[in-house]
Amino acid sequence: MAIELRSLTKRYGDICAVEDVSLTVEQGEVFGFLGPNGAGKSTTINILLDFVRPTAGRASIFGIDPQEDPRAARERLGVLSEATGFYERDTAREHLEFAIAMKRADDDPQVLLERVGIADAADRAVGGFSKGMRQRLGLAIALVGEPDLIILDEPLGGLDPTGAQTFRNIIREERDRGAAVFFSSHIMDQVEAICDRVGIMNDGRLVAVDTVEALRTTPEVPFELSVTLDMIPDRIQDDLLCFDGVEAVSTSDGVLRVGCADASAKADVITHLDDTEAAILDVRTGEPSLEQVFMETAVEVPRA
Ligand SMILES: Nc1ncnc2c1ncn2[C@@H]1O[C@H](COP(=O)(O)OP(=O)(O)OP(=O)(O)O)[C@@H](O)[C@H]1O
Repeated sequence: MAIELRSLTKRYGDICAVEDVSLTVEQGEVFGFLGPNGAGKSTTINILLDFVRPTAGRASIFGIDPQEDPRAARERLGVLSEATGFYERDTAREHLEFAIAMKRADDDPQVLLERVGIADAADRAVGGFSKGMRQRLGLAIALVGEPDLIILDEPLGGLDPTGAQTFRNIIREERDRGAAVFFSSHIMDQVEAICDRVGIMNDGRLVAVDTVEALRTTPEVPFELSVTLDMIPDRIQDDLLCFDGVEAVSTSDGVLRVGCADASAKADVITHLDDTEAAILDVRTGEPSLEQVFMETAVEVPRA
């Protein structure tokens, strides 16, 4: 197991930044750690990095408690975090050479810089780097020594679309090499494409953990059914609104749009339409985005 969190809790005075979070991330898995600002993502990551000590519970990396043996934990890890600091006068290459020496690794700095797309700036001082270039250098540093676990705190922030694509490709390559990747984000649509599983944090609590696919099909998440008919039957809107799980009905240009609260409502709607005088020409289901799942989960879960 790459990461194990057991009933992890961190309080700052009255604020519970992380509340009773339990979670495992397996070797070779890409895990997206999602949630709005202030949800507790960075605090959880900082506990894994031993920058912050938990109030209760336990965190471990490959069975190592970072509090007990931070050095052993660090040896297995590559990290890009808010706390990744740079020496403004040193070049990108010098930063990498230092990171490689610290890890006693044998990477070629040039290869890493090429991978993250800043080889052209290898010999420039980091003081003149943009936010995106710093992110790229931070990722290159995180990749040093082929770590078994890569932890990335908001890696996609500050990147242009090409940069985000480069990061996603690298995350996939690292997973294919067998590494686990744990990364936080509050930008849902950047996460959907690359995660094996996601965990959603809200207000310090882990409110959902599953595959993106499974979260999309959670019964609570509303989705829209679009049915094209050769005619719109009389009173169909009122009829459908009587069904359990049907939340909204609208029509335009021969297409009936039905907002369903769950999957079973979908079958009821189709069966009913089939019994009317109208002929069904086409049926489409709008899959809920992870953003919708996130909003629903974040809004609906009551506070303990
Ligand atoms: N050192 C600290 N002292 C007091 N409160 C803190 C401290 N660090 C974090 N918090 C509080 O803990 C909560 C969780 O913060 P955290 O930074 O972990 O959230 P986050 O999900 O990473 O948010 P963001 O996406 O904005 O980085 C917030 O209410 C924050 O104000």
